[in-house]
Amino acid sequence: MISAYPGTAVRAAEQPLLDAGAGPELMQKAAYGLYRAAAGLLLRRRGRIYGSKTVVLAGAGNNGGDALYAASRLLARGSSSTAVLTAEDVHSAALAAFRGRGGKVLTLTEENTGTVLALCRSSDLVLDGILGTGGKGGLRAPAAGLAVLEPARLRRGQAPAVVACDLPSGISADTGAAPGAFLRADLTVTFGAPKTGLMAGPGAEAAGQIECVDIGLSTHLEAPGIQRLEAADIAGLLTVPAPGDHKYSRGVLGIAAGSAAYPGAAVLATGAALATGVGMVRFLGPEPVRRLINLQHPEAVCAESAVAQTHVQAWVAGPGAGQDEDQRQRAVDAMASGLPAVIDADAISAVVSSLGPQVILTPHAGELTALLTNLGKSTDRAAVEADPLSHVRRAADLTGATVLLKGWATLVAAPGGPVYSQAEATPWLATAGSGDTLSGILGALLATDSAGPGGPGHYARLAAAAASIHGRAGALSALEGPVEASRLPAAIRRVLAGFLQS
Ligand SMILES: NC(=O)C1=CN([C@@H]2O[C@H](COP(=O)(O)OP(=O)(O)OC[C@H]3O[C@@H](n4cnc5c(N)ncnc54)[C@H](O)[C@@H]3O)[C@@H](O)[C@H]2O)[C@@H](O)CC1
Ligand SMILES: Nc1ncnc2c1ncn2[C@@H]1O[C@H](COP(=O)(O)OP(=O)(O)O)[C@@H](O)[C@H]1O
Ligand SMILES: [K+]
Repeated sequence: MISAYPGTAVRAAEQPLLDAGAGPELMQKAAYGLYRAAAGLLLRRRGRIYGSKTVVLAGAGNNGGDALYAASRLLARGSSSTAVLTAEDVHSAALAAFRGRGGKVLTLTEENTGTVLALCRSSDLVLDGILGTGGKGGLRAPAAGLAVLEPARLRRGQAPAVVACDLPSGISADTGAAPGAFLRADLTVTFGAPKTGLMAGPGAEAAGQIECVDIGLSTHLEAPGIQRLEAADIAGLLTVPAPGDHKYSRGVLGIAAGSAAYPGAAVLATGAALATGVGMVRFLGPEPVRRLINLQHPEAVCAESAVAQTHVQAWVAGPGAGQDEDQRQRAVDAMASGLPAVIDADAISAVVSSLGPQVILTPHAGELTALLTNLGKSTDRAAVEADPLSHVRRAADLTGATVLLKGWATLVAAPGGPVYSQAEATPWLATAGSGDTLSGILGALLATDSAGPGGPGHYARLAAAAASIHGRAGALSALEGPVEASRLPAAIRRVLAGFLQS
């Protein structure tokens, strides 16, 4: 499990060490870690550091100091380096060290921004040391003009590797929100502990890979802002059938999905649930959809009954339900059943407050916007996308349900409890029907869950595990070309086989 902390918490943890005079030592540890990571990247990209070209973007604070010291070490290994100062007062000792190793220095202005961008683009490496945890708001002019710089991962062809020092400049270290212009990186080397802002919203997209350098703060940190499940955590959440099991004891999942208008969603959710592994799927829906399910998934048991007449351990309701009134009623009944229930897509509009954490809502940003607005907290999609962490937390607290907000980094918030972020996905997963397969995976995990509610956050952990399995399946599928939702179940099986063998 990776734990991320708000920038303010990390700063508070640093304070006793700073008061004890350890500031310069901490900075050297941070700079050394940044140098190691940047050197590793240069070696992977071009085989050697000697002869490489580096640009350091250095702002007024300690973040600029870290970056300048790291660049000094690269100068010592034969890299040629230019420091671009984005503020008048940069860390004087670090700048002197950089100059002492032969680094060139220029000051960024609005007039020379084009020249600086060209210099960055023709270099091998850009170190972003403009703003760290002391940043307030987005990048201001003239540094805002550098936000168009694309890191190598987002540009085909020649582009510099961009390494962010502690966090991408312009991103809120507490929330991942981007109040204004910000820089994107290929790699973020973060100090002491990952910041919450690296795992949510624009911050998660901007950070690229995350590497954490231990500078000795861990004993001073409490209460993570966000957690991320790793492979071992997910493997530990999966229930494997035991020799004495039968199909009912393994877990039966009820799926109320699809409508005459959208039958495919039901097929996708069912296929993903079966691939994740359940004792049985009981499928409820209108006749044309049942016929399709019978053809595609003959193992599913189909009926047109009501939720109360259907004996299952968990529900999925909503994918492709459209305006079908019976499906809407099933979603309402599933939410009221007390059983774990995934409420997706069209069924989210039936959500009321006072649900329990066993109800898991799975909106995308547009659906979350509508949900919050329906609950009297009017907002718009742009606001949700700019700061998804605050919005997902608010939705969980308002409804009492667990809320999974889909996106590049999928966030899961338990009401009043922990937040998880999973970012294993690929943008190729942004394709119609992909969300339906996520519902199926999560439904199967809930139906087969043998651990039961293990305290606050149990359902959020299962939802985070589902998001991770889904993301990994998408990434695996994308190795063979653009992702088609109907091919995800095969990839889900391969991902799970990997977890179960490990
Ligand atoms: N404090 C410590 O013990 C350590 C700090 N470290 C580094 O220090 C960083 C924090 O340093 P600071 O507190 O100096 O903060 P920053 O380096 O983030 O810079 C804050 C400075 O930037 C200015 N500023 C803030 N927002 C701005 C904006 N939007 N546009 C332009 N200027 C803006 C402020 O006036 C202030 O001068 C961390 O992110 C990390 O990189 C590391 O060296 C590890 C140890
Ligand atoms: N840019 C992205 N990068 C990675 N994954 C994404 C991105 N955009 C969307 N996804 C994922 O794709 C899925 C899309 O779900 P959703 O919007 O509900 O689609 P649908 O309703 O068509 O099935 C979600 O799991 C989401 O996390
Ligand atoms: K930075």
